[in-house]
Formats: sequence, C-alpha cells, structure tokens
Amino acid sequence: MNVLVVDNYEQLSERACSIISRHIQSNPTSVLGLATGSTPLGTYKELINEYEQGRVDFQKVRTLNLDEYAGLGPDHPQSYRVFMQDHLFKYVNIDQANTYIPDGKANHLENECVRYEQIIENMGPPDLQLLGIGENGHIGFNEPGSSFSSETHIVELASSTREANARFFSSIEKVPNYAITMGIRSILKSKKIVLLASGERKAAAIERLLSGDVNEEFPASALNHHDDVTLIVDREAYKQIETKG
Ligand SMILES: N[C@@H]1[C@@H](O)[C@H](O)[C@@H](COP(=O)(O)O)O[C@@H]1O
Repeated sequence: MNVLVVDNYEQLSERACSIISRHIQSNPTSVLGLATGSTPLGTYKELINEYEQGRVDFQKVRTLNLDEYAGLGPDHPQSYRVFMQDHLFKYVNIDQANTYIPDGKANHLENECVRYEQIIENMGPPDLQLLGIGENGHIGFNEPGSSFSSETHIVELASSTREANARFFSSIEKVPNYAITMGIRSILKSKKIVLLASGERKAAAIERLLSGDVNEEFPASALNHHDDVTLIVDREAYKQIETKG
C-alpha cells in the first residue's frame, strides 16, 4: 500500500482531487467508483473547482457508487443519490444516465443487488475507486464479518455505524437498519483504489489497517490484497503510527 501522509484535510482533498483529475485527463471515458460520507466532500469540492477552471471534463465519465441505504429512494434527502447530486453531479457536466447508485427503494432488494452487480460487470470494474473507511474498518457498507468474497449484497448496519451516520438524519431512529453495498470482492476488482482517512476518530482504524493483519473482522484489511492502493491520510488519522515511531 502506498501511504501519503499529509498535514491536514485540505491537503488530503487536494491530493485526492489531483489523482482523480489526472486520471480523467488521461482517460476521459473513465469509470470512477465513488464514495459518500464526510471524508470525500473536500475532494468533490476540489473536483468541481477543477471543472469550473476547465481542467477536467466529466462528459464521458461514468460513475458507480458503492452503496445506498435500504428503503431510501433516489428522492429521499438522506439517500446517497441525493448526496451525490448535491455534492458533485449537479455542479459538473456529467451525464446523469452515466451515474449508477443502487436503488434503495427497489421492490426486490435481492434482485437489485444482482442487477447492480451486472452493471459493474457490464461497465467493467472502476478504473479508479475512491473509498472512505468507517471507524470499525468498514468499506462501502461492508461491516466487520463481511466475507471477502462478497459481491453486491444487503447488509445489516452495525449499531456503531448507525450512530456515526446519525448526524446526517434528524434522529438515530431515522437511520435505516439495512443497506445495499458493493461487496469486498466487487471493490477489489477496481484497477486502482484511493483510500481517504482524516481525523483522530480514524486513527485506530488506520493503525489496524497498516499493521498488515488481514482479517474479515476488519473489512478494510482486504485492501492489503490489492496491488494498487494509495492511502491518503492526514496527521490526525496517522497519529498513532507516528507516536509509536
Ligand atoms: N457508507 C459510507 C462509507 O462509504 C464511508 O466510508 C463511511 C465513513 O464516513 P465518513 O467519511 O463520514 O467518516 O460512512 C458511510 O458508512
């Protein structure tokens, strides 16, 4: 794993943006794997800025998002579809028809998982997958204990994940109990992975990830099996490793 330690969140966002924009510039029809959560927000802001400056063109880019809450349709304010619209898609020249996110309100969620995996298969896996990490090591919504051979599937969210994400909802009761997520196997198919971690609350997860121990109880550790992962981490999230020298 290639580790880039930066001073702060701003630098993290700039580095991530520069990797993604260079990627799009050299491959305008890129398939990008996108993530939600607070961490990539700065990266999306920087990408919008790059677009406004005429340095990056999303016209032929296709995107695949990692996950969606079960029960939240594409119009629900807390859905990841709305999140992506509000933080990136509506500000750049991407063709909406080229943006894919699981439908959390599908009648048959199991069928939706099969349909989504088929989309990944047809488009080819992402050329570049952007990832955040949960405090418990989840990637996408693959919670501890998820099989490393999983493809897109339904997951029950850990109570710690529901608590961590409650800040986006009016109360914790409103946070869905289930989600659809690309599986670890689907994620690892990506050609290149950029993992972002910022802030002290991610420090324990980053320490565990970089220990190299690969274990299904810590989903992000599967990334140690991939040969092109760049972790961009700020000093706060890297603290425990630096302190130990
Ligand atoms: N499904 C998302 C993950 O993809 C994300 O990595 C995680 C961390 O979010 P944050 O970046 O807000 O810490 O949150 C959610 O659970």
